[in-house]
Amino acid sequence: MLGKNPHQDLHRIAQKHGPIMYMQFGFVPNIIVSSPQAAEHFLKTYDLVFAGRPPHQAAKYLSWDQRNLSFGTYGTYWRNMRKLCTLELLSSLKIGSFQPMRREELGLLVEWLKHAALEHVSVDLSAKVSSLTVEMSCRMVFGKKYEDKDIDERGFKVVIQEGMKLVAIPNLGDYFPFLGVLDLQGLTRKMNALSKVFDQFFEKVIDDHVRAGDQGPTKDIVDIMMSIMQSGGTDFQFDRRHVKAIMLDMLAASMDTAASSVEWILSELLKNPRVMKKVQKELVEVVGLDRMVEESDLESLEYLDMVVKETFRLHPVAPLLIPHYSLEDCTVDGYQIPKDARIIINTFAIGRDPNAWTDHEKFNPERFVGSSIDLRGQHFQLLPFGSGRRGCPGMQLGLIMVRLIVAQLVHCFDWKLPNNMLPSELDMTEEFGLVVSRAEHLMAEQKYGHIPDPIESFNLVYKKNDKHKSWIDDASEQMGINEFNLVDLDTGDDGDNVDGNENLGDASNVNFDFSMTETPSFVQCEGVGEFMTETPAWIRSNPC
Ligand code: HEM
Repeated sequence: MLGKNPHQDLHRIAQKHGPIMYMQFGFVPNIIVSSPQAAEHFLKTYDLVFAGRPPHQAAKYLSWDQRNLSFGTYGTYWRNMRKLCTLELLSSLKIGSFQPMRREELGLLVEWLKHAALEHVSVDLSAKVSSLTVEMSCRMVFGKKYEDKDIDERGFKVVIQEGMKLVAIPNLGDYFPFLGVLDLQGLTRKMNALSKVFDQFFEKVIDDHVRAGDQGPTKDIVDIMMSIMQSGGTDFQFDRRHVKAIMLDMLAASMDTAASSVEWILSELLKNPRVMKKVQKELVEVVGLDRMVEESDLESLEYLDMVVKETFRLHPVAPLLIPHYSLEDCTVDGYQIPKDARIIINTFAIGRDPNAWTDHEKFNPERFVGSSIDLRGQHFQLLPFGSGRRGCPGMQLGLIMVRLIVAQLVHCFDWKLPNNMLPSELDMTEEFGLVVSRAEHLMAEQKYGHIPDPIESFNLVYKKNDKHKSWIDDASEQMGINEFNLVDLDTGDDGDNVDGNENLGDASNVNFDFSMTETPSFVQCEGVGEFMTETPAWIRSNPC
């Protein structure tokens, strides 16, 4: 019943069986929640009842026996840890203190991309963005960059992603506890091996911090946790195991979620050049062209904000959140929910609920114009960070990282798909894990420093037959032209061009010099220096 992408399968099943479904997997009752109204019941009205996390094998092996925040069972320990993380590690002040580091790391990527642009090679954007978020997260958590080989020969990204997959894969041992010891899927063996990798590396990081002592005013997350541990000032036990569990929480939660979010936003921008141009136009207006984007600009980038929301609506990177767990029996909307049930909130389905969203399959950031819908957990039709007691405590940091990276990459470079690929050909297949990323890496070609003026409206004087209409529609979409007015002059060959081209630049309602062959193998809009081929497989922008 559930294949490689359970969030999509559950969405399909919910369309038939409704927004609150009961599914028994082995001995474990599962409640699948698939509409905004139902999500509000579980995450707001009865938030306290459903604030638990289910016990599961992965939590045991990969979170030092649920000592972290993400998988911690609801209770005094979790509440204290959550307070500590929110106040000490993820406060606005703390996040602000890492701002110069984020700027520096982003600057390094921009420099690298500038050089790559000169060589006209395609860039593996997925890999570059992922490395960037690894660097940012490592410096924030550990205070310095470690090399990939310091954790394992496979490197940070692969190791963290393996952990995310092991946590998300349905484990028979969780549903049939007596099968757990047999480890029929080999998951316990893998989790055991992985937990040793993490443990050894984090021990090394703690030792490095102990050796280095107090290094000055900017404290990384390990520094803060070490001083809490050494002060003995907590009401609860806090030793090296807790420090390691939180370290993994912070690292995994920040690098993979942010990288996948950026990957999906850039994918949608490449699929929708009109939107890309509008984002660039906003950046030119707010930031100008002679400096980098600063974090202080982000609040003024309203259209970018809409693009981020729209991408999260269609591609929530944690589509099933982290499973919640019922702490007691409860009746929700007439359904009896038993104690100890897993609660799966399907935000992928919620973002596609036709009762909540018109044209729900369409990527349309403009749907947020004049709308109060936000993504911070108050509006249950858009829940990329969850909501309530278990909602993401790193949301502010996550949003800064995501918006800053996207804004900077789109501000400095003009991007297009490689090898004349059409936007409609871009593969958007998902790869499931606790964090859903692209199955195929996102490849793109970039040009530095050219941000073409977006064209709001364009009068095309056109004299050929209707067959070309859809081709022109496609082309205008690719060029980011909002409105293409077709004016059929049918003037015949006026002999402007000996090679059969009609030069219509002198027609009164033409905005740009324009010529078209008799059978339009290409259209050249000289005014904007852009070219379209008959199958508009590529757009080549000349520097303005
Ligand atoms: C774009 C970036 C991010 C996204 C989309 C995201 C999304 C989420 C989601 C959906 C949850 C589960 C909520 C639930 O189960 O109800 C979550 C939990 C969590 N996130 Fe984030 N997150 C992001 C960034 C971060 C960052 C930067 C950090 C910290 C450095 C962080 C730390 C956590 C933690 C610790 C939890 C578990 C909270 C708990 O169980 O009490 N996240 N996040």
